[in-house]
Amino acid sequence: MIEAHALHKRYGRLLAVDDISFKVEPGEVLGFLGPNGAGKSTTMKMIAGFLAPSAGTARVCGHDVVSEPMAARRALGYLPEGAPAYGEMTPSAFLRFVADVRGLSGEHRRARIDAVVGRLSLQGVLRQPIDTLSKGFKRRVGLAAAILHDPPALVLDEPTDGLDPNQKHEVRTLIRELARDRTVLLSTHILEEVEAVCSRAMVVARGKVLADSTPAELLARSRYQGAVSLLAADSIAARAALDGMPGVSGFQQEGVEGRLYVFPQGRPVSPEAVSARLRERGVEYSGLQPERGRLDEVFRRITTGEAQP
Ligand SMILES: Nc1ncnc2c1ncn2[C@@H]1O[C@H](COP(=O)(O)OP(=O)(O)OP(=O)(O)O)[C@@H](O)[C@H]1O
Repeated sequence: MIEAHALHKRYGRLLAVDDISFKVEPGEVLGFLGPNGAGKSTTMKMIAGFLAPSAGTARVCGHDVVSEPMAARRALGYLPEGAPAYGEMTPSAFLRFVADVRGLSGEHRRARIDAVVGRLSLQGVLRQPIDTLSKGFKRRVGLAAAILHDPPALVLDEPTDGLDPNQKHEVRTLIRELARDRTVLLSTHILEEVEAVCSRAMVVARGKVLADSTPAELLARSRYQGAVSLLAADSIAARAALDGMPGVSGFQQEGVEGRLYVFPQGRPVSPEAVSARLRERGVEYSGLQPERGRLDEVFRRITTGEAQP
């Protein structure tokens, strides 16, 4: 379990983390979501014991990160932002070094190194200097180092940042696997990542928690959820046909193809009802589809303080 209670961090006059509290249970993946400078990395560094809180407490598996730092660090695997490693070392040497730092020895040390090399598919690059590896492999080496001592809790700072779509997919699959029997806190800017791997999302901005809910609950706050969109050659005619239809609150045309969004009033707009109405009025259309909501819009609204619907 990872717990933060009233965490604060001050850098001079800047309050970078302002009263953040949360609890992440085993099996949960909590996604820390927020714009640049929100205080995500600072919070993670305090949990990982790299920075002392200005006020408040953090615990990893029950161990206070300030008063029981060794026990807290033993229970935690930490992937810092950018997954820094010693670039001139090979993954093989780096993992042996981390194993020594973690106090692993003998057969257990060998078994753990073999286990993470296998799990992160590092066999092909073990003897290549880390500096010469692709970003994806560098990140895998960082993850291998983070899980080498088989910790029950993981803190991953932007684990997929800078990776190509295939590498992102691989790392997310791995995080989901790791999360089955662990507690995971990760930070990300990538909204699709929240849906792909997180069971819970916490939106932070200017050091404060602005939302804490499931990705589905966040999506439900989107004004696009329950809307219907379509392409009409004559969008003015389409709007005129749908104007005044029960359950429709408004329209918006977007994108290069000029897709028309029909927004709901209360219950979701029925695609069948829209389709029937357009046919009845002789308006041609294509690509009619229900909308599931947009996390980017919800994120923007929450973090910029725009009013909720
Ligand atoms: N060592 C430091 N000294 C002074 N200010 C700092 C220091 N580290 C971070 N900050 C400031 O604290 C604020 C929070 O930074 P932090 O790195 O925690 O944000 P973040 O949410 O992780 O951002 P990003 O998504 O860009 O990584 C920012 O305004 C940053 O400039």
